Amino acid sequence: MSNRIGVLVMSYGTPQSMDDIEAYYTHIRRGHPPTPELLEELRGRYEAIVGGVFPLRENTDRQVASLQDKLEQVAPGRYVCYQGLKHAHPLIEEGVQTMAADGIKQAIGIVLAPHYSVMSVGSYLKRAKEQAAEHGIEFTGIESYHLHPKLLAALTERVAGGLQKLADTVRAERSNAEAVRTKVLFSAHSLPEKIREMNDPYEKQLLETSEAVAKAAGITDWQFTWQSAGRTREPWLGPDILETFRVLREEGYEAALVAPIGFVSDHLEVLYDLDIEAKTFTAELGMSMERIAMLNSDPLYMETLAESIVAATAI
Ligand SMILES: CC1=C(CCC(=O)O)c2cc3nc(cc4[nH]c(cc5[nH]c(cc1n2)c(C)c5CCC(=O)O)c(CCC(=O)O)c4C)C(CCC(=O)O)=C3C
Ligand SMILES: [Fe+2]
Repeated sequence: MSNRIGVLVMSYGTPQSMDDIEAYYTHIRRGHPPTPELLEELRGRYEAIVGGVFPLRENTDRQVASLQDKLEQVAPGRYVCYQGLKHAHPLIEEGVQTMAADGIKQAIGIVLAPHYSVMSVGSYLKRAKEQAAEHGIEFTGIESYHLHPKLLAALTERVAGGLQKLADTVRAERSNAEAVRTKVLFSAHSLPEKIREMNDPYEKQLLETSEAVAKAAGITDWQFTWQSAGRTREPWLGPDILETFRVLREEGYEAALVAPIGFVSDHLEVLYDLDIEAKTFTAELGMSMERIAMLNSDPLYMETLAESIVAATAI
């Protein structure tokens, strides 16, 4: 029996190795193996971004370790962190089992994604809650922290830094640097359109974060767009970021800063979908493009998580 509070830190998960991609993809597809074409396509994207360890694995490991350090500073000896991944080991259920084996009786769950959707955070929390119940662990889940002042401060800092980087790029790439029209694009992972019928808060929360960061950074010319839609036949939320770039170019924009606020780590959707795919696309359109640095283990992000946990477990 332990008096410490277990903190289940949840993230999407990424393959352990190139050989593990098929099993990982099969898990995402709820047990249905991908076609050889889909598998090759995903393998190709990982090959373009992975040099040794898969970046999301390294980043999640570091985030969990940094959060543990932060919690030790705030409340020494009170919390102990466990990792639980949606589609890779240690799975969410395995994280809860380890807690149970350590004698944890009370746990709090938090997801390394600031915005709630029943299809994202909701499904992480559901799995954690069910497993905790099986082990007699009292479990509370944190649904979102998309307007936490420290999260907003960390993102605002990054948008300011990103605009400077973009200005350097524009000066290097174009002779009319002073006259270039620039758009700030906030983005997040698309979801199937059917979430709209479920009254899901995902879109509203993403717009709230975008608006708050734009305001704090003093940006008036911005918009929100989706990215990384799934490869299924059902309709996904749009417009997709590539379509948005095309329209912006038609409207006379020559530069864009992408702020993928729905993600917190360097991983596939950022390192491939934005840095390779979107970058190639904007270059072909003749637009200058940069993206903000991801939060990863940023101290303000770690404080956001720690403060959300402390508030949710106040005595
Ligand atoms: C909302 C959301 C987030 C953000 C919130 C959160 O973080 O939870 C997110 C993050 C991520 N998604 C990731 C990877 C993938 N997601 C896929 C597929 C899907 N994502 C979905 C949703 C989301 N995904 C959905 C509805 C599907 C369709 C299948 C299904 O209904 O579940 C596929 C299959 C192939 C493809 O479609 O591309 C892959 C490989 C990685 C890891 C990257 C890495 O390894 O570096 C991360 C962080
Ligand atoms: Fe995904």
